[in-house]
Amino acid sequence: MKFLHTPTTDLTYADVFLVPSRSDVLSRLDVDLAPADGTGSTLPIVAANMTAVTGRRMLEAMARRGGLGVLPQDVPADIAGEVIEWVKSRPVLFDTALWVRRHDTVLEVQHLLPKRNHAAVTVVDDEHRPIGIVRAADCANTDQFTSAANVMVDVPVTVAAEDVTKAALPEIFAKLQAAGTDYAVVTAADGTVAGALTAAGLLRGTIYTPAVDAQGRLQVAAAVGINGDVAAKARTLLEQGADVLVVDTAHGHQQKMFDALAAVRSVAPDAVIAAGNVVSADGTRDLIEAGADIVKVGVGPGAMCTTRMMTAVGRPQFSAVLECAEAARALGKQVWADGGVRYPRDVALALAAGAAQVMIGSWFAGTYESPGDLQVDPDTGRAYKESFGMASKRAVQHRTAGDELFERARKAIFEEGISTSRMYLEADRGGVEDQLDAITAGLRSAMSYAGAHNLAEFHERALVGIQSSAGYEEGRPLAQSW
Ligand SMILES: NC(=O)C1=CN([C@@H]2O[C@H](COP(=O)(O)OP(=O)(O)OC[C@H]3O[C@@H](n4cnc5c(N)ncnc54)[C@H](OP(=O)(O)O)[C@@H]3O)[C@@H](O)[C@H]2O)C=CC1
Ligand SMILES: Nc1nc2c(ncn2[C@@H]2O[C@H](COP(=O)(O)O)[C@@H](O)[C@H]2O)c(=O)[nH]1
Ligand SMILES: [K+]
Repeated sequence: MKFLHTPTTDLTYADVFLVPSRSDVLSRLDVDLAPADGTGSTLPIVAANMTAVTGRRMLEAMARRGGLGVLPQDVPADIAGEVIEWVKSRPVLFDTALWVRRHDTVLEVQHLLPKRNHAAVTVVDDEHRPIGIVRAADCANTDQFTSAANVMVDVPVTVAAEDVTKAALPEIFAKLQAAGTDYAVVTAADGTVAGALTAAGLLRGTIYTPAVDAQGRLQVAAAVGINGDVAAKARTLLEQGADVLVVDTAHGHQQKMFDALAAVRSVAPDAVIAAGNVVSADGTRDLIEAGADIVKVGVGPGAMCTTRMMTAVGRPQFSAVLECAEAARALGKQVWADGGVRYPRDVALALAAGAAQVMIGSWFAGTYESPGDLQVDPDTGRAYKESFGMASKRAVQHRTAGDELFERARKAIFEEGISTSRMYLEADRGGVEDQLDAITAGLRSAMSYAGAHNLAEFHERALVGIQSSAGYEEGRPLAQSW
C-alpha cells in the first residue's frame, strides 16, 4: 500500500480513500477474496465474539458463506460444546429450516420467522415430514392462537438433499422460479425435513465457497479470556471441535496475555490462534513471540466501546491496522482489523492496509441471525435488536455471575462499554448474508478499481489518499436535494 500524501497524523477509515489505478481485472466476480491466514475462510469477514452478535445461527451463516464466527468467551463450556457440535452437523449447501408442528400456534410461527431470513416456516407432521409452509402473510388477520395447520399453504417445491450439489443450484433456482416461489423444503431420504433453500441462498451458493474443516463441516472459532485455567478452556474447545481459537482481552499487550497465550499454545501446538487486542508494532511482535498466528488489532474503535472516552487510550483504526499488519508480515504472520466498521468501504480500507480479515460486531448485531430477539420501535415501526459491549456493566455482570459478591463489585468498577444500544435492521436487507452481499460487492469492486486479483495484490497495489471531512461528506449519497 502507498500513500498519495505523507500523513502527519494517525488516520481512521473516514480519513482515507482509495485512488483508482490501471486494471486488467475483467470481472469483479473473478476477484479472489480468500485470506491467507491459515483459517479455512474463503471470505475475509469475521463475526465478533460478542454476546449480542455471535451465537449458533451467526456461526452457521458466516461459515456457509466462507467466513468465520467467533463464539464469545462468556459461553459456558457445556453450551459451547453443544453449539459447536450443532454447527458442525449443519448442511453446507442449504440452510437449516425453521419448523413448527401442526398444532403449534401462529404466535409461535411469528416468533420464529425473524430467526432466519427465509420468510417461511415449514410445518411438519409427527414423523417430521413436511406438510405445508407458513409465511408472514399467512399469519395476517388471523387469531394468534390459531394452529399453524389452519393457515399453512402447500409446500411449493421439495428438493431431495442428495440432489443439492453446487452444479445443480442453477437448476433448482429455475425450479423455484417456475413454481413462482422463493422457498423450497429440502428433504432427507426418509422424507423428513433436512433443511430449506431460498432463491437468494441458491444464488449465493454459486458465488460463495463455504468455509469447512478437514471433514467438510462448517468451521467455527471460539474465544477464551486471559483469566482462570486458560489452557484447560482451550483444550476443551479444541476437543469440542473449534477450528480456530481467539485469546481475547481489552489490553492484549500485557504479561497476563503472554502467559495465557503460552498456555494455549502449549495445549494447541498446531491450532490457528488469534490474540489481541493491540494497536502497535511492538504489541504485535510481542503477541507473535508469545505464540499468536494472528494478531487482533483495535482498541477503542468499536461501536459499543467507551474505552477512548474513559481512558483516552486507543488509536485511529486505519493507522493501527497499517502499522500492525506490517509488523506481523515481517514475521510471516497476519492481523485481523477488529472494530469500527460501518460501511463496506471500511472493510476495503482495512484489507488495503494489510489486514488478512476484518472483524465486525455491532453491524451484524442488527441482523436476523444475531442471538437477540427482534424488537419493533413503536414510534417508527422499524425493527431492531439490542447490542451491548463485552466490557459493559451488563456483560461484566453476566461474566462474573459465578464470582463472590465482593469480587463482582470490584470487577464492575471498570466499565468500558455501553450496556444497551439499538441496531436497526436494514429494510429488505435484514439477514447477515444480505450484509455480506453488500460488503463483498463493495470489496470486489474496490479491488478491481485497484487492479487487484486477490487480497495480496490489493494490499500491494492500493493507493490511499487522505481527505478532509468535507471530502468524506462529498462521498455520501443524498436522500434529498440540498
Ligand atoms: N477492542 C477494544 O477496544 C476493547 C475490547 N474489550 C472487550 O471486552 C471483553 C472483556 O475484556 P477485558 O475487560 O479485558 O476482561 P477480561 O475478563 O479479559 O480480563 C482482563 C484481565 O486483564 C487485567 N487488566 C489489566 N489491565 C487491564 C486493562 N487496562 N483493561 C482490561 N483489563 C486489564 C484485568 O485485571 P483487573 O480487572 O484486576 O484490572 C483482568 O484480569 C473482551 O471481549 C474484550 O475484547 C474491552 C475493552 C476494549
Ligand atoms: N472498548 C470496548 N470494546 C468492545 C466492547 N465490546 C466489544 N468491543 C470491541 O468492539 C469490536 C467490534 O466492533 P464493532 O464496531 O464492529 O461493534 C469487538 O470485536 C471488540 O474488540 C466493549 O464493551 N468495550
Ligand atoms: K467507539
